[in-house]
Amino acid sequence: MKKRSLFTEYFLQHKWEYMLGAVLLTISLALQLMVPLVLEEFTNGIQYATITASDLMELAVYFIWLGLGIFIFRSCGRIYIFRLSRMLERDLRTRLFQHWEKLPAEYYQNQRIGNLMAHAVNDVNVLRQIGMQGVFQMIEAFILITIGIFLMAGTINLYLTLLVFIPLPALTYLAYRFRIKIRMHSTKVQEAIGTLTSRVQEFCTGIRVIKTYVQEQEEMKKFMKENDQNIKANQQLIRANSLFTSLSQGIVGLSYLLSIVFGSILVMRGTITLGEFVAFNTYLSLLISPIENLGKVINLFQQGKAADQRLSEVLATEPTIKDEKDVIPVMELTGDIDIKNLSFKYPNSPLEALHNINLSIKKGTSLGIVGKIGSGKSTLVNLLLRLYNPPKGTIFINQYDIRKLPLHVLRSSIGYVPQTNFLFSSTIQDNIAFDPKDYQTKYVFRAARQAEVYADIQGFAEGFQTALGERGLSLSGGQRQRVSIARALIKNSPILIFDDSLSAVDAKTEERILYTLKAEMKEKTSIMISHRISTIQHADQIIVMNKGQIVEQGTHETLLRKNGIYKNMYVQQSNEMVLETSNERKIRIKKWGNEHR
Ligand SMILES: Nc1ncnc2c1ncn2[C@@H]1O[C@H](COP(=O)(O)OP(=O)(O)OP(=O)(O)O)[C@@H](O)[C@H]1O
Repeated sequence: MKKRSLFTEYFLQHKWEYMLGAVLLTISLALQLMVPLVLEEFTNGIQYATITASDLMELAVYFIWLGLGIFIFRSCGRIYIFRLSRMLERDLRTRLFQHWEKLPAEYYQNQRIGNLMAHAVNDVNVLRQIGMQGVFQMIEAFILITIGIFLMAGTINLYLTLLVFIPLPALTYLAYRFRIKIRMHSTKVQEAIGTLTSRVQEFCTGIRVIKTYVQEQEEMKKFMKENDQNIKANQQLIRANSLFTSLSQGIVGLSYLLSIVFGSILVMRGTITLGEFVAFNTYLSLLISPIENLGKVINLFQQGKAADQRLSEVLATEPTIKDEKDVIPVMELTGDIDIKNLSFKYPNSPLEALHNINLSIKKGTSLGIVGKIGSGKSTLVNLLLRLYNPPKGTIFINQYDIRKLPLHVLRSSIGYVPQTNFLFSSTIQDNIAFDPKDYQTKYVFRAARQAEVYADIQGFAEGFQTALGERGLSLSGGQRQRVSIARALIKNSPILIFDDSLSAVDAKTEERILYTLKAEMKEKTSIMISHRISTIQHADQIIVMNKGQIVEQGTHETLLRKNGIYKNMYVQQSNEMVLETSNERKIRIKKWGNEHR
C-alpha cells in the first residue's frame, strides 16, 4: 500500500476538526454569495425607480448583518483552521526531534547541520502553510467557484458565463507546466539555505581556528559564493513564481474584459437587467481572488510535496542502533566485561578498525589502554557504549551479549568521559547533573571535588550557577575536561570510561584526580585511555594497541620488562618529563634572578 504523506496522515487524524473549520468558513462564503443578489435587487430598484427610502434603510441593515455574519464566521473558521496548522507544526517538529534522538551518531556524521535545520524549520513551515493558507484557500476556491458559476449560469446567463470562463482551463495548464519548475527551484532554495546555515554554524564553532590562521578573507569568499548561490536560487524561484502569477492574472483579466464587453451588450439588448449585470460582475470579482489563489495553492502543494518527501525520508531512516527484538530485560549491570574475538569495520570504511580483540575486565578492576593515534582505542569504547553496533557475540557485560541488553540499561551503567568535552549552554550545575536522575546539590559538589574542579567553580562569581556559553567556551580546556569528569562521576555507575580525559590537566592535578578516583573506582570497573603512561600505569592491566590489535598486555611492571612499545613510550615520556622539569626549574631560577636583581 502506498504510504500516506505526512500532511494527509495529520489531516485524517484531525478530519472532524478540519470539517468544523470548513463548515464555519462555508457559512461565511454562502453569506458572501448573497451580496450580489442584494446588489442586483438594489440596482434594479434604482433603474426602475421602484425603491423607497424605507427599502434603502432595510437594505442598509441587511448589508450590515451580512457583513457582520461574514466577518464572524470567516474569523472563526480561519482561527480554527490556522490553530490546527500550528498544532501540525508543533507535532511534526516534536516527531522529527524524537526521531533524531533515536538515530545513531553515525547518522550525524554524514549530515550537514544546515540540512537538518532546513528540515526542522523550512520543510515543517511549508507543511504548516499548506495546513493554513492551503486548506483555507482550497475551501474558499471550491465553494466560491462552484456555487458562483452555478449562480451566474443558472440565474443570470449561461452563455455569458461560458464565455467568461473559456480562458480558465489555461490556468490549469499553466499550473501544470510550472509545477515541476517551481518544485525544482524550491528544492534548490532549500539546499542553498542548508549550505548557508552550515557555513555560519561552522564559522561560529571554528572562529578561533579561522582567526589564528588568518582565514577571514577565505571564509568570506566561500560565504559570498554560497550567499550568491542562495540569491540565484531564490531569483530563479521568484522568476518562475512571478511569471506564473502574471500569466494567471492576465487570464483572469481577460475573463473580466469579456464579462464587461459582452455583459454590456446583453444589457443593451435587454437580455439581462442592469442589476443582473452588476450581480454578474460582483460574482466574478468574488471569484477572481480564489481563482488566482488556486494557482498559488497548487504551487504551495507542489512545494509541500517536496517538503513532505524530504521529511518522510528522514522519518523513514531506520535507527540502526536500538533494542533488538530478543532484548533481555536486565535491570542492572555490575561490570564484568568480556570481549571475545572482536573485529570491527566502520560502516563506510573498507579497513578493519579493530582486529581480533580478546579481553576480560573483572568487576572492580581497571584497564589502561595506550597506543598510537588511530590505533583503535576510542573505537573499542564506542563499541562498548554501542555508539556503533559491535558484531553479535563479541562484547559481554555480566555474561550478557551487549547486543541483547536494553540500550538505556547499558548506557546508564557506564560513566563516560569522551575525548571531546561537549558542555551545554546551561549552568555548570546542570552540566554536571546531566542525567535522568535528580541530584541534590551536595552530590554535584562531591563530584566536582572528585574531579578537582570544585575550587575553580567556586572561584567564579556565580559558582555552580555560572552559565556556560555555547560549548562551554567560558571555561578553560582543563576546566571543561574536569567538569566532564564530574558529569561522569555523579552517575555513580558500575563502569567508568575515560577517553584521554586528563590530557588537558597538568601532571599535579592529574595525580590528585587519580588519587581521588582510586578510592571511587574500588568497586567499579574502569577503562582509562591515555597517551600518557603516568595516567594508566597503576591500572590492574594495561593493553597497548597498534593498528587495531592488542600488541602488548600486562601490568606496568611486566610491560616494562618486555622491552617493547610500552617500554619505549615510558622511556621517551620520562625523558620528556625530565627535560620539562629542568626547563621549568631554569625558568623559575631566571624569574627569581630577575625579581632579585
Ligand atoms: N566514524 C568513523 N568512520 C570511519 N572510520 C573511523 C571512524 N572513526 C574512526 N575511524 C578510523 O578507525 C581507526 C581507529 O580510530 P580510533 O578513533 O579508534 O583511534 P584512537 O586510537 O582512539 O586514536 P586517538 O588516539 O587519536 O584518539 C582509525 O583509522 C580511524 O581513522
